[in-house]
Amino acid sequence: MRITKTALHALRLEMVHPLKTARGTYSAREGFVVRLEDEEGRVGQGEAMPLEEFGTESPADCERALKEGLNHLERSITPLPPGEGRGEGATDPRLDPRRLPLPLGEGWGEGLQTRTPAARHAVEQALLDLEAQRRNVPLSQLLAADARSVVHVNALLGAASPEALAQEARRAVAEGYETLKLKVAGRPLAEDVTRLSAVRDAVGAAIRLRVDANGGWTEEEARAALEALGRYGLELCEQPVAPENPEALARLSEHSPCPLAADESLALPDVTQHILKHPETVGILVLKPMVLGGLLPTLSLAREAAKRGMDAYVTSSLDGVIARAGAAHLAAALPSGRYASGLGVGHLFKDEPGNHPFRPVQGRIQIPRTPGLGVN
Ligand SMILES: O=C(O)CCC(=O)C1=CC=C[C@@H](O)[C@@H]1C(=O)O
Ligand SMILES: [Mg+2]
Repeated sequence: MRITKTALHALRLEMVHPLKTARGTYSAREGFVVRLEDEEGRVGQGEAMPLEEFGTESPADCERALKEGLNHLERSITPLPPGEGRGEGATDPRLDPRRLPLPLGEGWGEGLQTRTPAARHAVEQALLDLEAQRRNVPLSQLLAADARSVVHVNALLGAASPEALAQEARRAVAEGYETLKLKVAGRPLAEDVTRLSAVRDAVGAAIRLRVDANGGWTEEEARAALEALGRYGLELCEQPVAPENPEALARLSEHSPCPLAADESLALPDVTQHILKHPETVGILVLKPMVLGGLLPTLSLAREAAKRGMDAYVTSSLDGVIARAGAAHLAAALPSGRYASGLGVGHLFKDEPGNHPFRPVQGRIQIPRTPGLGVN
Protein backbone atom coordinates (compact mmCIF):
# COMPACT_ATOMS: atom_id res chain seq x y z
CA MET A 1 0.00 0.00 0.00
CA ARG A 2 1.36 3.42 -0.84
CA ILE A 3 -0.26 6.59 0.53
CA THR A 4 -0.35 9.09 -2.30
CA LYS A 5 -2.46 11.80 -0.66
CA THR A 6 -3.31 12.82 2.93
CA ALA A 7 -5.86 15.30 4.22
CA LEU A 8 -6.66 16.59 7.70
CA HIS A 9 -9.93 18.38 8.50
CA ALA A 10 -11.15 19.94 11.75
CA LEU A 11 -14.40 18.46 13.09
CA ARG A 12 -16.56 20.32 15.63
CA LEU A 13 -19.69 18.63 17.01
CA GLU A 14 -22.25 20.93 18.66
CA MET A 15 -24.50 19.18 21.16
CA VAL A 16 -28.25 19.74 21.15
CA HIS A 17 -28.24 19.99 24.96
CA PRO A 18 -25.17 20.03 27.24
CA LEU A 19 -24.55 16.52 28.57
CA LYS A 20 -24.04 16.64 32.35
CA THR A 21 -21.84 13.97 33.93
CA ALA A 22 -20.13 13.66 37.30
CA ARG A 23 -16.89 14.64 35.56
CA GLY A 24 -18.23 17.76 33.94
CA THR A 25 -20.62 18.96 31.25
CA TYR A 26 -20.07 18.63 27.50
CA SER A 27 -21.62 21.24 25.18
CA ALA A 28 -19.39 20.69 22.11
CA ARG A 29 -16.67 18.32 20.92
CA GLU A 30 -13.52 19.29 18.93
CA GLY A 31 -11.62 16.79 16.82
CA PHE A 32 -10.25 15.94 13.39
CA VAL A 33 -10.90 13.70 10.42
CA VAL A 34 -7.98 12.08 8.59
CA ARG A 35 -8.34 10.95 4.98
CA LEU A 36 -5.68 8.83 3.29
CA GLU A 37 -5.68 7.94 -0.40
CA ASP A 38 -3.75 4.97 -1.71
CA GLU A 39 -2.11 4.40 -5.10
CA GLU A 40 -5.35 2.93 -6.48
CA GLY A 41 -7.50 5.85 -5.43
CA ARG A 42 -9.13 4.23 -2.38
CA VAL A 43 -9.80 6.61 0.53
CA GLY A 44 -9.46 5.51 4.15
CA GLN A 45 -11.00 7.61 6.92
CA GLY A 46 -10.15 7.99 10.59
CA GLU A 47 -11.35 10.27 13.36
CA ALA A 48 -9.56 11.81 16.32
CA MET A 49 -11.92 13.15 19.00
CA PRO A 50 -9.77 13.89 22.07
CA LEU A 51 -11.36 13.37 25.48
CA GLU A 52 -8.90 14.97 27.88
CA GLU A 53 -10.94 14.16 31.01
CA PHE A 54 -10.39 10.51 30.07
CA GLY A 55 -6.67 10.91 29.57
CA THR A 56 -6.24 11.65 25.88
CA GLU A 57 -4.20 14.54 24.55
CA SER A 58 -5.64 18.02 24.01
CA PRO A 59 -7.04 19.02 20.60
CA ALA A 60 -3.93 21.18 20.05
CA ASP A 61 -1.54 18.31 20.81
CA CYS A 62 -3.69 16.01 18.70
CA GLU A 63 -3.51 18.36 15.72
CA ARG A 64 0.27 18.70 16.12
CA ALA A 65 0.72 14.91 16.30
CA LEU A 66 -1.52 14.36 13.27
CA LYS A 67 0.34 16.92 11.14
CA GLU A 68 3.62 15.29 12.14
CA GLY A 69 2.31 11.80 11.51
CA LEU A 70 0.73 12.58 8.15
CA ASN A 71 4.06 14.01 6.97
CA HIS A 72 5.55 10.56 7.56
CA LEU A 73 2.77 8.86 5.67
CA GLU A 74 4.03 10.13 2.33
CA ARG A 75 6.60 7.33 2.55
CA SER A 76 5.59 4.11 0.84
CA ILE A 77 4.02 1.64 3.22
CA THR A 78 4.83 -2.00 2.51
CA PRO A 79 1.65 -4.04 2.14
CA LEU A 80 1.00 -6.96 4.47
CA PRO A 81 1.90 -10.16 2.53
CA PRO A 82 -1.11 -11.63 0.65
CA GLY A 83 -3.53 -13.38 2.96
CA GLU A 84 -2.21 -11.50 5.95
CA GLY A 85 -4.46 -9.23 7.95
CA ARG A 86 -7.52 -11.45 8.06
CA GLY A 87 -8.52 -13.63 10.94
CA GLU A 88 -7.52 -13.28 14.52
CA GLY A 89 -7.32 -9.53 14.62
CA ALA A 90 -4.79 -7.96 16.90
CA THR A 91 -3.64 -11.19 18.51
CA ASP A 92 -2.77 -12.36 15.03
CA PRO A 93 0.96 -11.55 14.95
CA ARG A 94 0.56 -10.62 11.30
CA LEU A 95 -1.75 -7.77 12.33
CA ASP A 96 0.01 -6.92 15.57
CA PRO A 97 -0.40 -3.20 16.31
CA ARG A 98 3.32 -2.80 16.45
CA ARG A 99 3.59 -4.28 12.97
CA LEU A 100 0.67 -2.41 11.40
CA PRO A 101 2.31 -0.10 8.86
CA LEU A 102 1.63 3.00 10.96
CA PRO A 103 3.90 5.98 10.41
CA LEU A 104 6.84 5.07 12.60
CA GLY A 105 8.89 8.16 12.08
CA GLU A 106 10.11 10.53 14.76
CA GLY A 107 7.82 10.35 17.75
CA TRP A 108 5.40 7.84 16.27
CA GLY A 109 6.88 5.05 18.34
CA GLU A 110 5.41 3.39 21.41
CA GLY A 111 5.54 6.57 23.48
CA LEU A 112 3.41 8.66 21.21
CA GLN A 113 0.82 5.92 21.04
CA THR A 114 0.06 6.53 24.70
CA ARG A 115 0.83 10.26 24.70
CA THR A 116 -1.54 11.05 21.80
CA PRO A 117 -4.01 8.17 21.65
CA ALA A 118 -6.67 10.11 19.72
CA ALA A 119 -4.23 11.02 16.94
CA ARG A 120 -3.02 7.45 16.72
CA HIS A 121 -6.63 6.25 16.65
CA ALA A 122 -7.35 8.42 13.62
CA VAL A 123 -4.36 7.29 11.57
CA GLU A 124 -4.73 3.65 12.51
CA GLN A 125 -8.45 3.71 11.68
CA ALA A 126 -7.81 5.24 8.24
CA LEU A 127 -5.11 2.64 7.50
CA LEU A 128 -7.37 -0.20 8.66
CA ASP A 129 -10.19 1.19 6.51
CA LEU A 130 -7.84 1.12 3.50
CA GLU A 131 -6.49 -2.34 4.37
CA ALA A 132 -10.03 -3.77 4.66
CA GLN A 133 -11.02 -2.20 1.33
CA ARG A 134 -7.92 -3.66 -0.33
CA ARG A 135 -8.95 -7.09 1.01
CA ASN A 136 -12.57 -6.50 0.05
CA VAL A 137 -13.92 -7.21 3.55
CA PRO A 138 -15.79 -5.13 6.14
CA LEU A 139 -13.43 -3.68 8.76
CA SER A 140 -14.98 -5.96 11.42
CA GLN A 141 -13.85 -9.04 9.49
CA LEU A 142 -10.34 -7.65 9.14
CA LEU A 143 -10.29 -7.55 12.95
CA ALA A 144 -11.87 -10.98 13.47
CA ALA A 145 -12.94 -13.44 10.77
CA ASP A 146 -15.91 -14.53 12.91
CA ALA A 147 -17.11 -10.98 13.67
CA ARG A 148 -20.82 -10.68 14.32
CA SER A 149 -23.02 -8.77 11.88
CA VAL A 150 -25.25 -7.09 14.49
CA VAL A 151 -24.22 -4.94 17.47
CA HIS A 152 -26.68 -4.28 20.29
CA VAL A 153 -26.63 -0.68 21.49
CA ASN A 154 -27.70 0.90 24.78
CA ALA A 155 -29.57 4.17 24.87
CA LEU A 156 -27.95 6.96 26.89
CA LEU A 157 -30.53 8.89 28.90
CA GLY A 158 -29.60 12.48 29.68
CA ALA A 159 -32.82 14.25 30.73
CA ALA A 160 -32.70 16.44 33.84
CA SER A 161 -35.85 15.67 35.85
CA PRO A 162 -37.21 12.24 36.86
CA GLU A 163 -40.36 12.85 34.81
CA ALA A 164 -38.40 13.80 31.69
CA LEU A 165 -36.07 10.87 32.26
CA ALA A 166 -39.01 8.45 32.47
CA GLN A 167 -40.41 9.92 29.26
CA GLU A 168 -37.03 9.57 27.55
CA ALA A 169 -36.80 5.97 28.76
CA ARG A 170 -40.26 5.10 27.43
CA ARG A 171 -39.33 6.60 24.06
CA ALA A 172 -36.05 4.62 23.91
CA VAL A 173 -37.86 1.36 24.68
CA ALA A 174 -40.50 2.16 22.08
CA GLU A 175 -37.63 2.62 19.58
CA GLY A 176 -36.43 -0.90 20.39
CA TYR A 177 -33.65 -0.32 22.96
CA GLU A 178 -33.41 -3.08 25.55
CA THR A 179 -30.59 -1.53 27.60
CA LEU A 180 -30.68 2.01 29.01
CA LYS A 181 -27.83 3.92 30.64
CA LEU A 182 -28.18 6.70 33.18
CA LYS A 183 -25.57 9.08 34.57
CA VAL A 184 -25.48 9.04 38.38
CA ALA A 185 -23.39 10.70 41.14
CA GLY A 186 -22.62 14.40 41.22
CA ARG A 187 -25.98 14.94 42.98
CA PRO A 188 -27.55 13.79 46.28
CA LEU A 189 -28.17 10.02 46.37
CA ALA A 190 -31.88 10.59 47.07
CA GLU A 191 -32.18 12.34 43.70
CA ASP A 192 -30.50 9.45 41.91
CA VAL A 193 -32.85 7.02 43.66
CA THR A 194 -35.86 9.06 42.52
CA ARG A 195 -34.52 9.14 38.95
CA LEU A 196 -33.78 5.44 38.77
CA SER A 197 -37.10 4.56 40.38
CA ALA A 198 -38.96 6.70 37.84
CA VAL A 199 -37.16 4.98 34.96
CA ARG A 200 -37.71 1.47 36.33
CA ASP A 201 -41.43 2.24 36.87
CA ALA A 202 -41.63 3.56 33.32
CA VAL A 203 -40.00 0.63 31.53
CA GLY A 204 -40.79 -2.42 33.67
CA ALA A 205 -38.54 -5.24 34.89
CA ALA A 206 -37.30 -6.70 31.58
CA ILE A 207 -35.30 -3.70 30.39
CA ARG A 208 -31.66 -3.65 31.46
CA LEU A 209 -30.58 -0.51 33.37
CA ARG A 210 -26.91 0.38 33.73
CA VAL A 211 -25.59 3.39 35.63
CA ASP A 212 -22.37 5.35 35.20
CA ALA A 213 -20.94 7.32 38.12
CA ASN A 214 -17.89 8.54 36.17
CA GLY A 215 -15.86 8.06 39.34
CA GLY A 216 -18.01 10.61 41.17
CA TRP A 217 -18.50 8.74 44.48
CA THR A 218 -16.18 8.16 47.40
CA GLU A 219 -15.92 4.52 48.42
CA GLU A 220 -18.45 5.03 51.21
CA GLU A 221 -20.84 6.92 48.95
CA ALA A 222 -20.49 4.19 46.33
CA ARG A 223 -21.30 1.45 48.84
CA ALA A 224 -24.46 3.28 49.92
CA ALA A 225 -25.42 4.17 46.36
CA LEU A 226 -24.97 0.66 44.99
CA GLU A 227 -27.15 -0.70 47.78
CA ALA A 228 -29.86 1.93 47.29
CA LEU A 229 -29.85 1.87 43.48
CA GLY A 230 -29.37 -1.90 43.37
CA ARG A 231 -32.94 -2.31 44.59
CA TYR A 232 -34.12 -1.29 41.11
CA GLY A 233 -32.21 -4.08 39.37
CA LEU A 234 -28.94 -2.83 37.86
CA GLU A 235 -27.24 -4.57 34.96
CA LEU A 236 -23.92 -3.00 35.99
CA CYS A 237 -22.29 0.17 37.34
CA GLU A 238 -19.55 1.92 35.37
CA GLN A 239 -16.65 3.45 37.35
CA PRO A 240 -18.27 3.97 40.78
CA VAL A 241 -15.09 5.50 42.27
CA ALA A 242 -12.02 7.40 41.09
CA PRO A 243 -9.98 5.70 38.33
CA GLU A 244 -6.80 5.52 40.43
CA ASN A 245 -8.36 3.31 43.10
CA PRO A 246 -8.66 -0.32 41.95
CA GLU A 247 -8.46 -1.52 45.57
CA ALA A 248 -11.69 0.38 46.34
CA LEU A 249 -13.29 -1.21 43.26
CA ALA A 250 -12.27 -4.62 44.59
CA ARG A 251 -13.73 -3.93 48.07
CA LEU A 252 -16.96 -2.60 46.56
CA SER A 253 -17.31 -5.64 44.29
CA GLU A 254 -17.51 -7.92 47.35
CA HIS A 255 -20.97 -6.63 48.32
CA SER A 256 -22.16 -4.96 45.15
CA PRO A 257 -25.65 -5.99 43.93
CA CYS A 258 -24.39 -5.77 40.33
CA PRO A 259 -21.16 -6.24 38.37
CA LEU A 260 -18.75 -3.28 38.32
CA ALA A 261 -17.26 -2.01 35.05
CA ALA A 262 -13.99 -0.11 34.68
CA ASP A 263 -14.06 2.81 32.26
CA GLU A 264 -11.86 5.78 33.20
CA SER A 265 -9.48 3.39 34.98
CA LEU A 266 -8.47 1.90 31.63
CA ALA A 267 -6.66 5.11 30.66
CA LEU A 268 -4.12 4.23 33.40
CA PRO A 269 -1.93 1.32 32.24
CA ASP A 270 -0.85 0.34 35.79
CA VAL A 271 -4.45 0.29 37.00
CA THR A 272 -5.48 -1.70 33.93
CA GLN A 273 -2.81 -4.29 34.68
CA HIS A 274 -4.04 -4.45 38.29
CA ILE A 275 -7.62 -5.01 37.13
CA LEU A 276 -6.51 -7.76 34.74
CA LYS A 277 -4.66 -9.44 37.61
CA HIS A 278 -7.84 -9.46 39.74
CA PRO A 279 -10.61 -10.44 37.32
CA GLU A 280 -12.87 -11.50 40.20
CA THR A 281 -13.36 -7.85 41.22
CA VAL A 282 -14.06 -5.72 38.15
CA GLY A 283 -15.68 -8.14 35.73
CA ILE A 284 -16.29 -5.83 32.79
CA LEU A 285 -14.10 -3.43 30.76
CA VAL A 286 -15.65 -0.37 29.10
CA LEU A 287 -13.52 0.10 26.00
CA LYS A 288 -13.03 3.53 24.41
CA PRO A 289 -10.79 3.01 21.35
CA MET A 290 -10.15 6.79 21.27
CA VAL A 291 -8.66 6.65 24.76
CA LEU A 292 -6.80 3.37 24.19
CA GLY A 293 -5.05 4.55 21.03
CA GLY A 294 -6.92 2.67 18.35
CA LEU A 295 -9.00 -0.36 17.42
CA LEU A 296 -6.13 -2.84 17.51
CA PRO A 297 -4.79 -2.09 20.99
CA THR A 298 -8.40 -2.09 22.23
CA LEU A 299 -9.09 -5.47 20.66
CA SER A 300 -5.88 -6.79 22.23
CA LEU A 301 -7.06 -5.64 25.66
CA ALA A 302 -10.50 -7.20 25.15
CA ARG A 303 -8.86 -10.51 24.29
CA GLU A 304 -6.56 -10.34 27.30
CA ALA A 305 -9.64 -9.75 29.47
CA ALA A 306 -11.58 -12.61 27.85
CA LYS A 307 -8.69 -15.00 28.65
CA ARG A 308 -9.31 -14.10 32.31
CA GLY A 309 -13.05 -14.67 32.13
CA MET A 310 -13.81 -10.95 32.01
CA ASP A 311 -16.27 -9.31 29.64
CA ALA A 312 -16.06 -6.05 27.69
CA TYR A 313 -18.10 -3.67 25.60
CA VAL A 314 -17.24 -0.65 23.48
CA THR A 315 -18.49 2.89 24.01
CA SER A 316 -18.23 6.05 22.03
CA SER A 317 -16.11 8.93 23.29
CA LEU A 318 -18.96 11.27 22.38
CA ASP A 319 -17.49 11.38 18.91
CA GLY A 320 -18.55 11.59 15.29
CA VAL A 321 -19.94 9.03 12.86
CA ILE A 322 -16.52 7.93 11.58
CA ALA A 323 -15.21 7.05 15.05
CA ARG A 324 -18.52 5.45 16.03
CA ALA A 325 -18.44 3.35 12.85
CA GLY A 326 -14.98 2.06 13.77
CA ALA A 327 -16.20 1.36 17.30
CA ALA A 328 -19.17 -0.59 15.93
CA HIS A 329 -16.90 -2.74 13.74
CA LEU A 330 -14.76 -3.36 16.81
CA ALA A 331 -17.79 -4.25 18.95
CA ALA A 332 -18.78 -6.82 16.32
CA ALA A 333 -15.28 -8.33 16.52
CA LEU A 334 -15.06 -8.58 20.34
CA PRO A 335 -14.88 -12.07 21.86
CA SER A 336 -18.40 -11.60 23.29
CA GLY A 337 -21.41 -9.53 22.30
CA ARG A 338 -23.13 -10.09 25.65
CA TYR A 339 -23.23 -6.43 26.68
CA ALA A 340 -24.74 -3.66 24.59
CA SER A 341 -22.30 -1.05 23.28
CA GLY A 342 -22.55 2.66 24.06
CA LEU A 343 -22.93 3.84 20.47
CA GLY A 344 -26.37 5.44 20.66
CA VAL A 345 -25.16 9.05 20.98
CA GLY A 346 -25.92 10.44 17.51
CA HIS A 347 -29.05 12.21 18.72
CA LEU A 348 -26.90 14.30 21.08
CA PHE A 349 -25.41 16.22 18.14
CA LYS A 350 -27.02 19.03 16.16
CA ASP A 351 -25.46 18.11 12.81
CA GLU A 352 -25.67 14.33 13.04
CA PRO A 353 -26.01 13.03 9.46
CA GLY A 354 -29.55 11.80 8.79
CA ASN A 355 -29.24 8.33 7.41
CA HIS A 356 -25.89 6.68 7.92
CA PRO A 357 -25.60 2.90 8.37
CA PHE A 358 -24.32 3.23 11.96
CA ARG A 359 -27.46 4.87 13.28
CA PRO A 360 -29.02 2.32 15.66
CA VAL A 361 -32.35 0.91 14.46
CA GLN A 362 -34.46 -0.99 16.98
CA GLY A 363 -31.53 -0.64 19.40
CA ARG A 364 -29.14 -2.39 17.01
CA ILE A 365 -26.48 -1.52 14.43
CA GLN A 366 -26.36 -3.79 11.39
CA ILE A 367 -22.70 -3.82 10.30
CA PRO A 368 -22.61 -2.92 6.57
CA ARG A 369 -21.21 -5.61 4.28
CA THR A 370 -19.33 -3.05 2.19
CA PRO A 371 -15.53 -3.35 2.26
CA GLY A 372 -13.78 -1.18 4.81
CA LEU A 373 -15.39 1.18 7.31
CA GLY A 374 -18.59 1.64 5.30
CA VAL A 375 -18.94 5.40 5.85
CA ASN A 376 -19.00 7.54 2.73
O1 LIG B 1 -21.93 4.63 26.88
C1 LIG B 1 -22.72 5.30 26.22
O2 LIG B 1 -23.92 4.99 26.10
C2 LIG B 1 -22.30 6.56 25.51
C3 LIG B 1 -20.92 7.03 25.85
C4 LIG B 1 -20.83 7.58 27.25
O3 LIG B 1 -21.70 7.38 28.07
C5 LIG B 1 -19.67 8.36 27.59
C6 LIG B 1 -18.81 8.79 26.63
C7 LIG B 1 -17.74 9.67 26.95
C8 LIG B 1 -17.61 10.14 28.21
C9 LIG B 1 -18.58 9.84 29.25
O4 LIG B 1 -19.43 10.93 29.45
C10 LIG B 1 -19.47 8.63 29.02
C11 LIG B 1 -18.88 7.43 29.75
O5 LIG B 1 -18.32 7.61 30.82
O6 LIG B 1 -19.03 6.29 29.32
MG1 LIG C 1 -18.44 5.51 31.45
